[in-house]
Amino acid sequence: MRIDVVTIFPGYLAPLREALLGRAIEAGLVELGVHDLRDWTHDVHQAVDDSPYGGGPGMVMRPQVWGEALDAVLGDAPARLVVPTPAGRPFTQATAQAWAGEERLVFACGRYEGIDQRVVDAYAQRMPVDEVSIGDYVLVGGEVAVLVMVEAVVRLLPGVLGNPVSAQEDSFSDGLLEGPAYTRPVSWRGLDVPDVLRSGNHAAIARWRRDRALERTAARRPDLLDALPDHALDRTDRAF
Ligand SMILES: COc1cc(COC(=O)c2cn[nH]c2)cc(-c2cccnc2)c1
Repeated sequence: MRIDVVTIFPGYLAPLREALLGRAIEAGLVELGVHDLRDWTHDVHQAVDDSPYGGGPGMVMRPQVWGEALDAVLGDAPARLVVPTPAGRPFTQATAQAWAGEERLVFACGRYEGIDQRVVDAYAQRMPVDEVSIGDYVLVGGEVAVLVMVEAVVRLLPGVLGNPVSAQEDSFSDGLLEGPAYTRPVSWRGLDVPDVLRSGNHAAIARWRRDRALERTAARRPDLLDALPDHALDRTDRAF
């Protein structure tokens, strides 16, 4: 997979070259290109924004600069263009799974009040363009959202995670939140590991873990429970 990111703060994307993702890049599992939007400005001030038509607070990013940058970065190779924005469709594990199959992702990091809508509209005429949100809050720019999405996608690529099974058994893969996890010591600050986890009774352990996951999901994310298909919950599950 090739990933390109266009931003006015290339340094914000440096963490992508650290740790697990950095190793995936070194191993050639992922190619990463980070591009400074200002390289495509031609004025002495390197202006990337301008006042919004119709008035209102803040500034809007100029279409011409984005158009020259994206044309240069995209070239002729097909890609999916992703624009992180509070106004986007929710980015979920399903989105990450879907994008993990893409040959190429190009991320456009918006700042100010956003990017002139014609940039999305123009590129949507010739490629898939996704305006996506990583959550219901407003960031100053899309760079942090790109870090989140790239990590969620790249960890799913074959060869990136040490034990690939965990990508399948991810949180949300059965539609529930992960329950609590424990490791040694068996007693810590007066708190003990639940006996069932040390019982060796794998059926009981699986039941206990599912009960904890259902309990936590009902308490923290009832919306996920409501979204579960009927067949996903058996009779015992319905107690929650
Ligand atoms: C491309 O347009 C953008 C992008 C971003 C950065 O992304 C997020 O904030 C985000 C992404 N998922 N969740 C939040 C911020 C704005 C913005 C809008 C209004 C006021 N201030 C800033 C516009």
